[in-house]
Amino acid sequence: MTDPFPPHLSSPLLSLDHIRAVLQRLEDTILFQLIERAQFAKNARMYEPGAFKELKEREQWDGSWVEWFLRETEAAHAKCRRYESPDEYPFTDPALLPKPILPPIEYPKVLYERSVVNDNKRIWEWYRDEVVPTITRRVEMGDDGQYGSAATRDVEVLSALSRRIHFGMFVSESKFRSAPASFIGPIQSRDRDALEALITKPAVEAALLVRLEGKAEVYGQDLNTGDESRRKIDAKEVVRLYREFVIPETKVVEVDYLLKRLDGLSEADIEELRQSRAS
Ligand SMILES: O=C(O)C(=O)C[C@]1(C(=O)O)C=C[C@@H](O)C=C1
Repeated sequence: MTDPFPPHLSSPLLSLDHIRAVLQRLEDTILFQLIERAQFAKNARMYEPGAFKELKEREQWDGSWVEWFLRETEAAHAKCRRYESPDEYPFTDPALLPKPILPPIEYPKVLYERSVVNDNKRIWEWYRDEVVPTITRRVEMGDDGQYGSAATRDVEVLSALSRRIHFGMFVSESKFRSAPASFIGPIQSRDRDALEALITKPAVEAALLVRLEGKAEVYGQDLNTGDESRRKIDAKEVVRLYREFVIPETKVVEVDYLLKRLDGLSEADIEELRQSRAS
């Protein structure tokens, strides 16, 4: 099998400038969605499987309230072919989702299909266990009963985080195509550390965290009163969430993607890739 997306077929979608512009815009989306969720209480029972007996009785659903709401939302989005798009992945098991009603769109083939990863299980667990308790700490009540409003925000934050983290695949494809020869050895020897070193750009990460803190300081203030005690979100916490999970997890996706980047290619195909130059 020949690599269907050889490096000489460069796509503007794979320019690092374009990809980083998308990641930057997603910072705003994620920040606004986090602020939206942070106005409601933690509502721990929303995340406990079986805590809503109505779901068991009326929907035959054993999972949590938020997972059920994800499935309901994602079912509508699946009908609109959202998950046909190479940058959108559902949290719900695709086997439980309906088929699109709209006819398929021909997306430009930029990712190597055998390499695509779905990291949503890890994103969900981290969001439930780390993000929700962190951003709702300012709300005095532990449970405000706003299960519909809070779950609506959860679904929005989760889908923005998922899109951001899965964008790591585009970053990887771009980096791989710009220098296949440097990646082939570590891919073949399954060397995660070497691959991580190749994709890591400390200056980009540092600039991101500074920019993000600035945005969170500005967007999170209460402009109506100027009262610091009424901040909507703690900027340092947002930075910590990015530093400790969002960026590292994007890199996990990048490395997982790369590890499968040569699957199905013959020795001759790989040799051709090794010899190829970035366009
Ligand atoms: O911009 C890149 O080059 C990326 O790989 C993305 C990203 C990020 O998650 O923001 C991840 C790893 C790099 O060290 C820098 C930034």
